[in-house]
Amino acid sequence: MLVAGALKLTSLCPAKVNGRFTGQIAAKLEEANARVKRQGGGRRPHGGQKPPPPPNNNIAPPPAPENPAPAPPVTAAPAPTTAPGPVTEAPSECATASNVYRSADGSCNNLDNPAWGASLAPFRRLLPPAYQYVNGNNGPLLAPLTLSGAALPNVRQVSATVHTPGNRPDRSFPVMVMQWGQFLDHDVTARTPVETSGTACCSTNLTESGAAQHSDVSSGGPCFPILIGDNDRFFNTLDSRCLEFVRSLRTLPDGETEEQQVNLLTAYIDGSNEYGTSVEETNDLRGDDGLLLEGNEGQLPAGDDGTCNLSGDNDYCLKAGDSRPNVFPGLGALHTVFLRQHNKIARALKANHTDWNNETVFQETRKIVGALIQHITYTEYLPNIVGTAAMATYGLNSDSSESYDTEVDATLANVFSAAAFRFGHSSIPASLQVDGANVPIQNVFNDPNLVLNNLMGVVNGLLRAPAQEVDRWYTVGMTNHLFENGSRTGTDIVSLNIQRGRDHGLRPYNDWRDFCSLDRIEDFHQMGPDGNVFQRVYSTTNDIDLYSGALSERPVAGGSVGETYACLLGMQFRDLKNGDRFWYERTSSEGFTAAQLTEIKKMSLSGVLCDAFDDQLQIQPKAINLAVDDNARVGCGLISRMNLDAW
Ligand code: HEM
Ligand SMILES: [Ca+2]
Repeated sequence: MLVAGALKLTSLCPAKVNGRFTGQIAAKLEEANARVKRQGGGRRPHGGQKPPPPPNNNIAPPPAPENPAPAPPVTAAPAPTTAPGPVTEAPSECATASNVYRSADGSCNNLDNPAWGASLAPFRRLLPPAYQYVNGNNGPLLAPLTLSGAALPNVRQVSATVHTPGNRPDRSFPVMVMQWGQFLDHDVTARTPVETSGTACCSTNLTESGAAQHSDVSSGGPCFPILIGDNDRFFNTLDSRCLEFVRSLRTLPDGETEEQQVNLLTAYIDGSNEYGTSVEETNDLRGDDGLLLEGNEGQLPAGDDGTCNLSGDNDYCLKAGDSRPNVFPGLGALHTVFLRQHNKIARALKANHTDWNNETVFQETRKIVGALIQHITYTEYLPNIVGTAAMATYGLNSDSSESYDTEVDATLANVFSAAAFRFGHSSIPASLQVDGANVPIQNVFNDPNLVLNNLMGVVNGLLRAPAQEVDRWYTVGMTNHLFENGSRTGTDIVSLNIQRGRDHGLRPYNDWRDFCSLDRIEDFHQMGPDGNVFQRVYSTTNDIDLYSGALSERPVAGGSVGETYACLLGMQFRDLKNGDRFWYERTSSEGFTAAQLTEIKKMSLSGVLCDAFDDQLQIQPKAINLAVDDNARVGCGLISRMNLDAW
């Protein structure tokens, strides 16, 4: 069913909502969408006052002094981030909130602030946005904040100059590290674009020369397409010289003066990618006896997200709790593996407790699966991403004491979704290894064929082939051929990411370094050998887009990302832990008994994978690391598992 005709996804956004949202969610989205349209795409800041006169070209004011930078990322933990402003919904809503199970949409996790981290909550701002107020609208950031005149460099030009093709296989991590990142990402964040009434943004034959911006940019409309220069080495033959881009939906949170983009998902790491983010969605995925519905045996059920392309006669499009399981086979594979984990646990619990009804079996299982995703994320994934120092600084290591703090708002930060957690796009390899063959990634986007027909081949490839290093180099599969369906019909993930940052008004790289108490980059040479390529596109270091600048930093010790992303990711994962009333290590009634927690901690991603394939794998114990040295592959018999008799 279409969402009351109000939200229609166009082009390439993976967060398809057609046919997905009903009831309250649809109504809220419709309201936000209608408001953006009514206001010509944006609402003035500061309670409807006209924005302050433009210091140069209508630019948003610099960070307000009341937003102090946190302490340095690796020396002292910044204070927990608490959301300003009033409580958005009456706490009485939470009168019946469970202290055993999470709600479907994440509401009432925080009993004082029920909307924190819930589906459809606006993202949080760690720094004020830098919109460009074109005609009073929250226009995207177009010009430097520090200089008058010149526009920011075209994002495709930044992509083609800075994020050139490169093949730098990682020496520590298999593709699984990338795949876990995307799976986790789809548990915590998805934005939605503004409706465009079905008209493609690139239909007006735009070129980069002259006053080249789509007319929506000054009128505050949804289109903000990416223009392609004549000298582009790949897309220069396109008629319209333009890549589709629709701005994200914005809403004005109660009591605030700046519009924010909206997160469709529950911020909490709660398995919403398996279970959906509303009761309706969850019910749609459920079967009898606490089970999740399967399509073919042991496979995800069928559902059309509107983007999937079928290549096999008996194939069907996959459905999961998040709308994007078809995007990449490795992702569909992890969704399937966790579907199997759910059903395996549910069957075991039902066998042990024949008196439990469907609801109890389902919720107990969901609770365990959410805990497994948290456990794998914090013990196996994050240390390899943010490094040992940030793990300690932000309190991300396993805890024996209670870390829950009702003052901590787990709602995702805008900068996390629109830039920082997109670092993973750099680790995507040029091809997916399946049964020894290398399949170019552009051949498998949006096609569930491999998931449905060779799940084990996909998983073995994720475990064995190296990921790419997180750095400024990209595979052309992502920068020229993303979602390609015919010659030169694809798009560029880097251009999308940088343009998205500007769409959301994210401040430039140096402001975020400041925020993280890191030195500003005053001179391109401070960026080491990479400084040259940045200098070719940016006139000053203060203009550098966060996405690009932070990606090219040297990785922190033991991690994959540089110091700026280690700070921004560390802070978010701290809040996702300390602000989650259902954090799996809690000793209160929201958590598990000591015996149950001991069992959960015996599990690992390799354990979940072994379960999914009836122990028919040769697998390294640490599935997110390559099988080298003390992590050599073993039979599943040697991989520890939990014992559900503790329930
Ligand atoms: C083959 C793998 C992947 C593909 C094809 C893919 C594709 C995309 C696309 C097309 C977008 C939307 C861009 C936009 O219009 O703003 C996106 C967003 C995003 N991606 Fe990926 N991605 C992949 C893997 C990853 C990985 C490994 C991570 C993290 C480790 C990641 C994190 C994100 C995040 C955080 C967003 C923003 C989500 C939102 O809030 O809407 N992605 N991705
Ligand atoms: Ca979630």
